[in-house]
Amino acid sequence: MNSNTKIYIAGHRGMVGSAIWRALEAKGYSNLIGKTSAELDLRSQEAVADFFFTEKPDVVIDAAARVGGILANNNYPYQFLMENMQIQNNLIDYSLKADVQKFIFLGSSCIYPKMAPQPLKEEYLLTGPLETTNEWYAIAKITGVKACEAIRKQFGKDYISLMPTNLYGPHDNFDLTSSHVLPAMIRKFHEAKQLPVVSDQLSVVGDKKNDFSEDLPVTLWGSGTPMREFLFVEDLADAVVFALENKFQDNLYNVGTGIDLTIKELAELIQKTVGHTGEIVWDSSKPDGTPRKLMDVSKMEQAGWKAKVGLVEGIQRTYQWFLENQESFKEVKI
Ligand SMILES: NC(=O)c1ccc[n+]([C@@H]2O[C@H](COP(=O)([O-])OP(=O)(O)OC[C@H]3O[C@@H](n4cnc5c(N)ncnc54)[C@H](OP(=O)(O)O)[C@@H]3O)[C@@H](O)[C@H]2O)c1
Ligand SMILES: C[C@@H]1O[C@H](OP(=O)(O)OP(=O)(O)OC[C@H]2O[C@@H](n3cnc4c(=O)[nH]c(N)nc43)[C@H](O)[C@@H]2O)[C@@H](O)[C@H](O)[C@@H]1O
Repeated sequence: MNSNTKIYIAGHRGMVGSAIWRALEAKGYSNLIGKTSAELDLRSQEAVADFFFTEKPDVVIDAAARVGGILANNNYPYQFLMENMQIQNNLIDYSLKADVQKFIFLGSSCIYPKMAPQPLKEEYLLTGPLETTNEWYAIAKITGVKACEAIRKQFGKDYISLMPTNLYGPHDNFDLTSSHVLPAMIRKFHEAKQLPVVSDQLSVVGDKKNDFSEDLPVTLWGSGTPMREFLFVEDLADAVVFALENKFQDNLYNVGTGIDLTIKELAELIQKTVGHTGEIVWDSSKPDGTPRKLMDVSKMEQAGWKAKVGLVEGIQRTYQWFLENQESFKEVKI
């Protein structure tokens, strides 16, 4: 691996792909390739074949997928199963056919059984039934993990799978129906804060209205009792670069912080960061999903990598990014 290694980052404009691109550039890699979905639809086997035989990358990092939160996964099972299998299978198969030396596949912690012991170890894969709200996406990701494992076994190629926990950070998806919980909470609490009110009835003292009313209530999904682990996306990008520059002994590695909290605790942390003062309403008609999916991150730690950015700092940096990009933040419509 050197600065001229030709690295194709599939999904290079996404939250994860763009973070990986920034991390690689910062480390001096100058031969990076990216294609938007309009330029190269990875669901098309013919287009992917043509791309690989033309570009012949040395390394492929797969950060392209149809991605969404619990509601999107639950409402669009076919797309989350089929499109993700098409994308990853084309990338993996044509990487093999074009003799790509290293392939890094990104899965998700939802590949593990719903009621597996916590924290989740890599060997728990396929030992029990999946969470129903995202089993479609999980089955697609599991086939990607197994395809890379088969290539390691049969062809001896350095194809590995990283299983990140829930990710968040700059360039996240802030669409309130398709996003994950953390960006959704940032936007909901921010938009519920009452703007300074200037009218003949009210005078504005500083930047706060002085009618002493609270901010608007915020409605969140489920019960607030499930637990989730959150990894700042720049930490994940750092883990991907680490995996690129090191030869791992195995095919599957969890990537996370090893720390989780309840959705209610997350809401209170984000409410405080955003400065919202008002009621939180829990909409029990929305699904809770997996009760917990804390990852055992000891395998990556033994390989030499550990997360650095804590949740409080990560949320502050994400909110700052949201404030600076309110005009252009991404809303991925499913
Ligand atoms: N976000 C999380 O919490 C999380 C957690 C664990 C794992 N992951 C994994 O991390 C990876 C990236 O996730 P993300 O959060 O960065 O998602 P994202 O922001 O939605 O980015 C997804 C990327 O995939 C590309 N893409 C989607 N369909 C495509 C198609 N048919 N052809 C070509 N490109 C296509 C998009 O390209 P365009 O922008 O050009 O349309 C986009 O850049 C995925 O593999 C996901 O499973 C994410
Ligand atoms: C990493 C991703 O994890 C995903 O599961 P998962 O963490 O439940 O996905 P999230 O959508 O992040 O939901 C996490 C928890 O937050 C609750 N929640 C509360 N308020 C909200 C809200 O306003 N928006 C959202 N989105 N959730 C909210 C939600 O009910 C669930 O219990 C999988 O569906 C994906 O496929 C992927 O694996």
